Amino acid sequence: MTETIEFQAEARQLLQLMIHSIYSDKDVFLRELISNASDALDKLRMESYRDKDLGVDTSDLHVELRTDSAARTITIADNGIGMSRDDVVTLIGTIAKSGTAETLAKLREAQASGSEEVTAELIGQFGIGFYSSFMVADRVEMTTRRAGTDGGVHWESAGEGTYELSEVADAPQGTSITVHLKAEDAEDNLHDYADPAVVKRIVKRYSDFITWPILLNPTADGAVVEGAEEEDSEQEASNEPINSRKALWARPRSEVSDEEYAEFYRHVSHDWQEPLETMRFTGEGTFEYQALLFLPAHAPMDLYYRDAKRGVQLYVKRVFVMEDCEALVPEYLRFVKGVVDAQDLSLNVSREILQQDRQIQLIRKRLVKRVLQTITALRGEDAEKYDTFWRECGRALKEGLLSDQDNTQAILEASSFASTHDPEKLTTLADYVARMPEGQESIYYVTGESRAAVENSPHIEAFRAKGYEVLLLTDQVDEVWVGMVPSYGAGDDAKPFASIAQGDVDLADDAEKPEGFDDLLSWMTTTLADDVSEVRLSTRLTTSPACLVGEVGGLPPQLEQMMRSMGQEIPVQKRALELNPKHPLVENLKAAHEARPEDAGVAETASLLHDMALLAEGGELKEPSAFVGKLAQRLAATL
Ligand SMILES: Nc1ncnc2c1ncn2[C@@H]1O[C@H](COP(=O)(O)OP(=O)(O)OP(=O)(O)O)[C@@H](O)[C@H]1O
Repeated sequence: MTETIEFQAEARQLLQLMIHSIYSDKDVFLRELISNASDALDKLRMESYRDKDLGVDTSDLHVELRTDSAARTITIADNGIGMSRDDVVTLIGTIAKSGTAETLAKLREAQASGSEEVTAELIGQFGIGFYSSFMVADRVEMTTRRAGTDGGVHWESAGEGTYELSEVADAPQGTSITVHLKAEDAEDNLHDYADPAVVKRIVKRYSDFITWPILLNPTADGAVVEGAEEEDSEQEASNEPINSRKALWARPRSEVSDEEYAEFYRHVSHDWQEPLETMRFTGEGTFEYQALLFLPAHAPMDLYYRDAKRGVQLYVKRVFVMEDCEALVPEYLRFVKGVVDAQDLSLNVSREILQQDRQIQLIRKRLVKRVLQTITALRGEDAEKYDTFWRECGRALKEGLLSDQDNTQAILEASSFASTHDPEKLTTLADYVARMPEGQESIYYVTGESRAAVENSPHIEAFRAKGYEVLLLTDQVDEVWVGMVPSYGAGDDAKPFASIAQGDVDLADDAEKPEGFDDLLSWMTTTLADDVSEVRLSTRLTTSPACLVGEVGGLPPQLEQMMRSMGQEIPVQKRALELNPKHPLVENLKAAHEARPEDAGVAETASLLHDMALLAEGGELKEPSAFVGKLAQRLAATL
């Protein structure tokens, strides 16, 4: 029986984009299908280790490519894990990736405006796998059987909204995908993928490092196949793999080209672009291991989603053990992609055991150090690359300030911050400290929603006037880490972080305090008791009349709001209202209060002063209409 099933809406849109793709490098469809086949073989081997009853033969795992120039097809077959009917429906018929809708919308826009560069970049970030076959096909067929089960499924689609599913009684284990090729079109970079020479060239270029044998048009008896390249004697025995199968991380560094690293990166990351930076290191002695890691050139699509994957795969003696190995990489470095190959682990080690394993813990420590060093070094070696990294992944890195106490200083060192020193360029903390004038003891910062909002916050005025630089922290994660990290630097050189919107600061040059305000302050403290903890004089204001100041270590208002919106019960945090004694409004308020202590209009002005301070820092009024009412009243009184 054949069923016709609709693709999920996102999947349908993506397929349309593939069919009409202006992505110029069509060859990559083969890389994607081989990559999937290789993953399927990895998975089968692991599953057969874990489940001794699976009862599958794993002695001859490989990928087979079969070309048929008469029928104009290429078939990519593996005898790996395969898929059940339900797997096919969910894995192939839908896309369940975080961020899909956003990326699709951008893709459609780019494609509509004919912007090839943007399209390529977005497709690259998306890492479209199986669907890329529709760049070169007018129809794709797939037969698959899940290892250890009977009965397979046949899937077929022209990519136009629906696909057909039917049962197959005698499907071989694994997956076989037959791509019915569109006509060759050299202008569109659509090559003849039914030509073995073309296929061999592509495999060499993109999939050489795949550890499983890739066979091209093999025969049951290993005889010479027509169509295989005659001049290449190695190829005459067609059952010889066409890939060299060498693990890059086991080859001497000097022998691996950048292009090979880039291809391997694409395989492990599902990214289509080049990595930003490649890292290799090894551990010798009792715990022998090799690591080959990459920094991406753009944030993985799911980087800021809850279910983001970590990108490091664990191998044991060249054998793939697991992807997304959380024991090896802390969450905040989830953008790092690559492979760690350890020598002395059991192949069927579980995720739980890995968390406890001393060798893994040591590798993880080393990996974190190495990644942080690489990022820090990048800034000096290639500022543009560093900036790209920081723009794409910096927010994730800063999450480490919340969770990785051992590396706090190294993370701060690798980070960059906006500051009042430069309207655009970010600064390092080391540079900030080097610029600190005599007398400045702390690293000052302000947190808020955007640069524009915090730059204009009243709190900043006197710091500017005094020539004290202020860090402008506008990422959500900033609100949290500043509450947890007390200082930057080590030992006697450590400089504490201090919020310009919290605590008492004394920026007055002449310690002489303005006098005669006591009455006003205690009266206002009582009048505004519902909203503020106290009213006091300020030295941090030069042009604004007033500002609100939290307690040191208190929750910043933005964070308070964020936690409330997530449903957390937070007790109301009252802040102090600081007044600028030199401001005419404050001076006049003092005089008015002295002259007419009972006047309701004076109390209204006092309350307006509080509301204005809240507005000036970008805060939200509890009752905007009450504010407008009071304001209208006061304005009317002046006319
Ligand atoms: N040859 C295969 N054997 C078994 N399962 C496969 C095979 N090809 C694809 N799949 C399954 O279908 C899923 C979707 O494949 P697809 O190529 O669309 O995306 P992907 O490889 O998971 O991710 P990406 O889009 O990042 O490349 C795979 O994750 C895998 O579970």
